[in-house]
Amino acid sequence: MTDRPGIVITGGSGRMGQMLIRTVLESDKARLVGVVERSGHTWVGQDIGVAMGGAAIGVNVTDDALEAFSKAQAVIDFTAPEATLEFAALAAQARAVHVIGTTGMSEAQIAQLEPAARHAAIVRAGNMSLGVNLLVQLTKKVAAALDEDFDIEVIEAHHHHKVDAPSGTALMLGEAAAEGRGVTLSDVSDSGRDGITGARKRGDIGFSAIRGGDIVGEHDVLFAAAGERIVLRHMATDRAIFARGALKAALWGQDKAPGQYDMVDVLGL
Ligand SMILES: NC(=O)C1=CN([C@@H]2O[C@H](COP(=O)(O)OP(=O)(O)OC[C@H]3O[C@@H](n4cnc5c(N)ncnc54)[C@H](OP(=O)(O)O)[C@@H]3O)[C@@H](O)[C@H]2O)C=CC1
Ligand SMILES: O=C(O)C1=N[C@H](C(=O)O)C[C@H](O)C1
Repeated sequence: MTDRPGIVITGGSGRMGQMLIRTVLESDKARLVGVVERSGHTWVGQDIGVAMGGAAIGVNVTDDALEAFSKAQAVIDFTAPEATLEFAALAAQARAVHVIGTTGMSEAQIAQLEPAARHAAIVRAGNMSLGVNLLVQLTKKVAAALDEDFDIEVIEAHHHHKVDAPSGTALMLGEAAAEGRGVTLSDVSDSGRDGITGARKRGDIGFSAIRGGDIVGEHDVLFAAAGERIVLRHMATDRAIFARGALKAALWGQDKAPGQYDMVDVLGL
């Protein structure tokens, strides 16, 4: 027997899924007890080590999420919004900590996590890295120190496979800027400018998205005024930073009461 928490990874064949599997396998604080993929995926039934091109490790990929979750203490889930909602209900049923890295969830979808959070701890963040979560704190501080003479723009760049915009991180940074300024983001958010948009509205928080190649994730928060600019920047060059943060969240969540948490809670920022 071991007291290392057992972890299940959902979306195991994905970019983050594979990174998470490697991170858990390399850790001496957790064990990989399951990998979930959707029904019909070619990896279902295969040993995950073999599916990833290596030696067998004795964990088969399954499409039965509830069965996998019932053997685990935590589920790490970087998939897609509809899948994450299903996994939240199942993780709650299994009383497993649910770490959610999935982005692109609507406000209505986020609200649907609440029933699950009554039964198990959920840790959700659009970015699980230490660096970005520090940048969120810095953004809040800088926005609080400056007035609306400084236009705030969040600029993000990601690989060409990314399906959602603005990125989850950009939204975290926008929320932090709005909070620092004492406004509600939805009242001042301006994204997707195209055509004759009119002049920029004072006090708006703008979002721009670049998609190309294999960019892992880059975020700038620009504070632009007459005669000067401040730029706060984070550049991710390796998805391991997100996986390490997610594993930290899964371990942190082990003794936490049911409820919703984020990486600021996990990192104590
Ligand atoms: N919070 C953070 O720190 C980070 C968050 N992310 C977010 O993580 C998510 C995944 O990113 P990434 O790994 O690049 O994406 P991928 O497309 O590479 O992987 C997504 C995985 O989820 C699976 N999946 C998608 N929909 C479903 C479904 N309905 N049911 C079951 N499985 C499903 C996919 O399976 P299939 O191939 O069969 O569709 C695939 O295995 C995104 O939302 C991204 O923004 C990414 C990096 C960091
Ligand atoms: O899809 C990605 O790749 C990433 N998604 C997250 C986001 O939407 O901010 C985090 C990171 O930037 C990579």
